[in-house]
Amino acid sequence: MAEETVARRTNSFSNPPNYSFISHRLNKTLRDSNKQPIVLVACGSFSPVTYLHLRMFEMAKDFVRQNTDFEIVGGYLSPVSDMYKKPGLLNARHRVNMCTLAAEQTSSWLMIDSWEAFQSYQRTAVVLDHFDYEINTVLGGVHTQSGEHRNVRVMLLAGSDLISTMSEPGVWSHADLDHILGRYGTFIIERAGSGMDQATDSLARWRSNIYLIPQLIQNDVSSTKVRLFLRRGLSVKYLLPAAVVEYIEENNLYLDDGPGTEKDKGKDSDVSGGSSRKALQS
Ligand SMILES: Nc1ncnc2c1ncn2[C@@H]1O[C@H](COP(=O)(O)OP(=O)(O)OP(=O)(O)O)[C@@H](O)[C@H]1O
Ligand SMILES: O=C(O)c1ccc[n+]([C@@H]2O[C@H](COP(=O)([O-])O)[C@@H](O)[C@H]2O)c1
Repeated sequence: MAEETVARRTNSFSNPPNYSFISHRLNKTLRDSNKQPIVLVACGSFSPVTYLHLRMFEMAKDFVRQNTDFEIVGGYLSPVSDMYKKPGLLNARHRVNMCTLAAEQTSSWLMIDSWEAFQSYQRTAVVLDHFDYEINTVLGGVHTQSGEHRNVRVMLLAGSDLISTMSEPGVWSHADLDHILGRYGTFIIERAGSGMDQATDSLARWRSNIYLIPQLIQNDVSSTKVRLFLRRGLSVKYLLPAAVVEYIEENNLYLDDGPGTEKDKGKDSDVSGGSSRKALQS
């Protein structure tokens, strides 16, 4: 293991108050001892979480089963910290609640980790290190049916729009890209409007750790569009899990044009589905 990683592990993990790592749906026994256990981690705003976010995990599951020697033992959504300051980012408590409702009510294997949500902004490389630490160091990894220990490989699950930002100057550090793609690896879900080739051209040196998953049913639901619909009083039913729609209604979320919303940034009429990422605050 790289010394840099050890340094991160021992020095940089500060947990939010009352935090504990959730692992109730982690499969601790590998079904097939010939396979490498992996955990999928999707980092993002999830403001709000949509069926497309959840669907990414199902697509990855099918892809993994059909094309790889991996076995998925768990899947996590990791909502970003409020300090990310992206337009339309609702406070972390609501985003975590909505993701939790979505996972608990629509899935048998997805979990929400609130470690990055409830503290200062954490880079994705550090978030993946945190998962690696919790799953392999604290929980001790997983076991085969005959009791052999196996370390779990943490892998990033992302849409092609997010991965294409990895080629944009000033957004990700080279060391972090090397850490994320070299040490962990990623599954990339094709996203309408963001080409896969364009997303990965400059990441060729890590090609063997990058798995591209085509979108077989075109669907460009985005959180931006959902927020826009809500502000205009339009229905978002069947775009999000019913429990999330109810939560949004009960808490009167996404109704106003408060500071930091798309309108302020000139994005109110933008329903193209793209994300507006900038170099980050740490
Ligand atoms: N329709 C989609 N197809 C493929 N990937 C998606 C889709 N929607 C979201 N993702 C991916 O999910 C992750 C988290 O996304 P995020 O929370 O930014 O959602 P978003 O819909 O892009 O949000 P926003 O519209 O607020 O920018 C990212 O990796 C993103 O690429
Ligand atoms: O670690 C980085 O340098 C980095 C640079 C750009 C984006 N990210 C992460 O990518 C995610 C982007 O989410 P979103 O909503 O902008 O699609 C979010 O979890 C960010 O923390 C991370």
